[in-house]
Amino acid sequence: MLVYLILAILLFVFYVKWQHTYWKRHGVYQFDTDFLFGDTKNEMLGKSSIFQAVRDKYNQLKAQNLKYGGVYMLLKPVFVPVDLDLIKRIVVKDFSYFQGHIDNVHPKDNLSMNLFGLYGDPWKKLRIKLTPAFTSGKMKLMFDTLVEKTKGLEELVRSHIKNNQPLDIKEVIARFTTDIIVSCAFGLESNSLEVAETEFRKYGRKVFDLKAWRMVLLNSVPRSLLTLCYHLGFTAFPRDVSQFFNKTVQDTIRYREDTKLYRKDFMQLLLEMKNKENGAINKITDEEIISQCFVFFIAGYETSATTTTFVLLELSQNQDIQEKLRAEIREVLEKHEGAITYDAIMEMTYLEMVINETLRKYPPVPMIPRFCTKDYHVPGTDVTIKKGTQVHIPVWGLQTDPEYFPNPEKFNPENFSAENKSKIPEMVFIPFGEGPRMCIGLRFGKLQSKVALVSLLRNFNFTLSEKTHTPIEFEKVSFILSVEGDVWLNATEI
Ligand code: HEM
Repeated sequence: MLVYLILAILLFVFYVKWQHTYWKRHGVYQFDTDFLFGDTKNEMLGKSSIFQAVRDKYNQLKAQNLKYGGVYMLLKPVFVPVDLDLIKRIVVKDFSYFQGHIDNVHPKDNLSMNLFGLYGDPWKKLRIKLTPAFTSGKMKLMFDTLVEKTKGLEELVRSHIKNNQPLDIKEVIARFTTDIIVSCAFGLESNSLEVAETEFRKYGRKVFDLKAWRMVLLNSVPRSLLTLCYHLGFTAFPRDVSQFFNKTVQDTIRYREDTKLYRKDFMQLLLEMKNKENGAINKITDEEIISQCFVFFIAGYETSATTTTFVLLELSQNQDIQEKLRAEIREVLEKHEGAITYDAIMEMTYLEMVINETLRKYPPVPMIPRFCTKDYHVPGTDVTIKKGTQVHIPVWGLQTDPEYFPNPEKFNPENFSAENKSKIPEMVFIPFGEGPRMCIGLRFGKLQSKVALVSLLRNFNFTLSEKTHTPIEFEKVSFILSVEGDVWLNATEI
């Protein structure tokens, strides 16, 4: 018995060591690995952020003048491109070889079958159906809802000022974007700005309160093992989260159909697609509506909230930039009789620069996953990226590379002045991705942040509270880049 056990252990050790030579065997540079953990020991143990690991690897590859390299998430080989031309090939020119984000969707878990998770034909068909819901015309249609929510946002800030308390701005903004996304995607009122602990806040937080084991399972185990897990009842998100979103959307569909209620929101657009005649190219099913509402929620509220939080954090520490932005906001609003309108927001060029600089320094999606759907020969090399291989586009590394931004840690909106922006090489600034899979919610995401900032900065001045832990650290286990812990700011009415 003991002999078999020793043999099994030896075999396992041999397999792990052999698997960690995958990139070497395929002619791709790799780093020294830790047994079992590969390149992500600290990340898997929850000691450091996986995003930081990919950024570090980008820097190390770049320092050696390499165009790409290979890393391991546990035993899973991940290809990391550094060269801008190669990145452009992967996400744009040779997109047909890299159609997926990540290979972890499964029909047994309907929430996973969303636009972000699907690939190949099902993704293409769905993307065509959903694109019309995100045009600038549709954004204008929903704009009033965004502005309506600023009243609650301002009231919440005022209540803190009245009580002489600093604000946890991360939480305040998350409540604002939750109210917006719930109203626009689900056609419901979540009232998160008025009531601190609503169902949507509770489950929204739960989606992002990712446990390390779930992250490992979704990102690091082979597809065959993951499929087995789905058959054994595993779901990408906690079961109660899945039940909540399924029931909420189903109830909403039924209510809207029974009452024939019309609202200017994504749900209305989805219901109109559902009611297309059979065989219509953009007809959509109830199941598809549920998974898409879910992805709009998770992709839409936290990304914008984290962006707005980082803007306010930086402005609190850079009063000159805050003043300059406030001056622009006031000047433009004055021309529009004090009203926050879509056109007024579009006129605010400095606001756009501040948001871009924030997305550069703190990209909410610091590495974009791409998954090889067909063997790909890397041009000019003997290397083939095999079908099924995970690729990580190192967004954060690119956007903080001193070659492209000479003083990358300095918060400098001038990086995005008309003159400087035109000098940024293609594929360097890609917070929303690029190519056919580029973020579908780009306009909506930016709009949410802009409306929040205009409403806040025209009324209040923000400074950093001593309660905020500085220098800030980033969440270790998370889908997106966000500050670890609370972000406390002092607000004063002006
Ligand atoms: C600041 C805000 C946001 C950022 C930084 C962001 C970033 C991203 C990135 C990097 C991707 C992957 C792109 C690629 O693979 O090339 C993505 C995809 C996606 N985003 Fe966003 N996003 C934001 C807001 C939103 C909003 C508001 C929504 C919806 C209401 C949304 C919905 C989606 C969806 C559905 C996808 C998958 C698209 C596809 O695979 O076809 N995002 N986003």
